[in-house]
Amino acid sequence: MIPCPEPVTSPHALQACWDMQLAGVGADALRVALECGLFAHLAGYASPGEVADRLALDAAGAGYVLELLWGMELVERDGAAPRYRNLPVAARYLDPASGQYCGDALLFRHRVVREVGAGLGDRLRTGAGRAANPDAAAARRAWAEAARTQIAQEQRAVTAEVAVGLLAALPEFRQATRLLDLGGGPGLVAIAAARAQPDLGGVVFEYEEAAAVAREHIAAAGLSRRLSAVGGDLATDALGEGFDLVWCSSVLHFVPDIPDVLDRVRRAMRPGGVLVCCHGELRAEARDAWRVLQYYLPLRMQGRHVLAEGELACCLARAGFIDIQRIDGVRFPVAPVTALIARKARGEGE
Ligand SMILES: C[S@@+](CC[C@H](N)C(=O)[O-])C[C@H]1O[C@@H](n2cnc3c(N)ncnc32)[C@H](O)[C@@H]1O
Repeated sequence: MIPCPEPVTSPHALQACWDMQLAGVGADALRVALECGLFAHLAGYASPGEVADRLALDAAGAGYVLELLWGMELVERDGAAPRYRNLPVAARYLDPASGQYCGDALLFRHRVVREVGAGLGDRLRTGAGRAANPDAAAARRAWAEAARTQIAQEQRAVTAEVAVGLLAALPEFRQATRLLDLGGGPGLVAIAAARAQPDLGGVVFEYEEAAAVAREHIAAAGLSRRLSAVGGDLATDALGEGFDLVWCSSVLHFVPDIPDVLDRVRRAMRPGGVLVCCHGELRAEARDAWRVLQYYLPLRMQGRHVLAEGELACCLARAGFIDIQRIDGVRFPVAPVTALIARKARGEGE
């Protein structure tokens, strides 16, 4: 008899590798469910046959996909001839009727991850990566499109709430009157902050194409008297002045010279002002680094900056910020980020 050193119910050392292959099946089940609008038909219990009838699908196929979604704990199941309905996470984020629908953002992520995965072999063998878009005007239009759909959905579902949580915890928040949301996309972070603090106004600084999207959101929120959106290139253009709060999330990856931007941000702030930066960092421990390594692979393959743990804090200190605090593992779209909270010295002139 061959001795078995481990209990037969303990997982094999290869199980983590098998799990990674299987995760792709779940990602595809979610993709087809979103593409079909399946979750819109699961507000109440429905059988696979009923769902298939409503969406003109194959009933057996619908049954398999619903089973997968049940296994992913997105829907719940009832009865021996099973019927399914959305669990709260699906009702909130995957049903298009929800104000926090994130389906387009998830489909966008799915496409990018698959494209990058497919190109990884070429990158390894020939060094040929997907270049960052060389057409600057097309890149700005793509950001505006993202601001309209994917970034807006993720800000509604995740970012705005987290940002307000971080900003409102600052002792300076209640007295703040001028916020700069740097590279703020559709502006829903600035809008949420202004709703949380009635004396707060400010600026969403964005490429003009995305700033136009932010303007629409600001007007729809009825906040045009307190908030504006300014179009420009934050790598080269003046950022304004007199800000006592600056929010900067997932933006510094895209600027060519981070120290220069930080220097200009500090100059745009009032003495005693607070900068909150949220970015994915390449953490030192494998367990902490893993999601960030996967999520930021496309950016890194385009030659964008994804800084190592602690690097951005050093840049902030070198740019003259003081009192720098870090919060790791802040929940954010797709992968957690590190929040760095830094202040402009009170004694420093404006
Ligand atoms: C990944 S998105 C992050 C959006 C938002 N801060 C958030 O966390 O939801 C990056 C944003 O930075 C903006 N951006 C990147 N480079 C920029 C630049 N040089 N000037 C102005 N905006 C820029 C993009 O248009 C885009 O909206």
